[in-house]
Amino acid sequence: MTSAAPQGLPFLKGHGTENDFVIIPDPDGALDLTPVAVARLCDRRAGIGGDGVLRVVRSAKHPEAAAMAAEAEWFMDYRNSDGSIAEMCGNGVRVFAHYLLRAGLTGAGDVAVATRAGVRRVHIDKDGDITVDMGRAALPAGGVEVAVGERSWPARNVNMGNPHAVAFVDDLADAGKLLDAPAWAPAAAYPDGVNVEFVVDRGDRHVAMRVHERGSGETRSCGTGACAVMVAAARRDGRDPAVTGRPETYRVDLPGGTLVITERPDGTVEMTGPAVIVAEGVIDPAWLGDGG
Ligand SMILES: N[C@@H](CCC[C@H](N)C(=O)O)C(=O)O
Repeated sequence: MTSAAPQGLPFLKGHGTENDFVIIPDPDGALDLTPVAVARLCDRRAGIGGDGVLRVVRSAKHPEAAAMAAEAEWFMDYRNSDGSIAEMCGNGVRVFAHYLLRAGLTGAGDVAVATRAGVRRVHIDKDGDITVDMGRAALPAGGVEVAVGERSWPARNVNMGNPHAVAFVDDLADAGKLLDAPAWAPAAAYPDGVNVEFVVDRGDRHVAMRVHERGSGETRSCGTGACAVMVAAARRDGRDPAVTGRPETYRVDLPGGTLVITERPDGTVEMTGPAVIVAEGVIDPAWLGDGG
């Protein structure tokens, strides 16, 4: 007896320090991936489950990426699990590069990936770790504050292509269960919402964090968040590579693993961490509905 080849929409499932993604290869940009379809894919009970979706599209085939096509053949169309769009995803870009290598769409070594925050250069090590040039952190002036329930903390506004508020706390448990998005003030600091990081010290150039992500809730890791935390911690510690001419490296522990973040004297921030692909299969287009 022979079984017919499965029909449907190909997908893979992967994670970077347990920030997990549904990967949808769509080289020609043929899919109309609606917010409802993204939320359905990311549903952990009724769907595949994930903190977000990484759609793999040829830059030339996507209106938001066509201008980057000469520099980066592939565009990471990142979506949060609630279906919203984000500019950038640090763990996602490592998993995306890992997928390109596995699919034979790039060779080992260096690959450029187009994102809504611009082109990111990625290096895939022989040992499997992936290093990404995450660009420069922007540190908008003016204090911000974040709050969970009755508690509030001063925070540092850091933009890594996407918005972050970094709060240093006494204990990671102080942020509670983080079932809802933390409040922030002033409202105008983050007109499109914000990712909020809670940080404690673990040692010299060593911190640990939790994150509540815009559009995804509390996740086990956030790459852009870890970069924002590193820069906020370095400035708090009186370290600025642009002033000293020396790079600074911090270890950032997250619930799902560890990322190593370096800020260089030219201001660029480099993130190193793992990327894993755990499964591959096909989605029933009838189940996905109008997103497939
Ligand atoms: N988990 C990501 C960040 C994903 C986007 C974020 N939720 C946003 O809306 O900005 C990372 O690893 O950076």
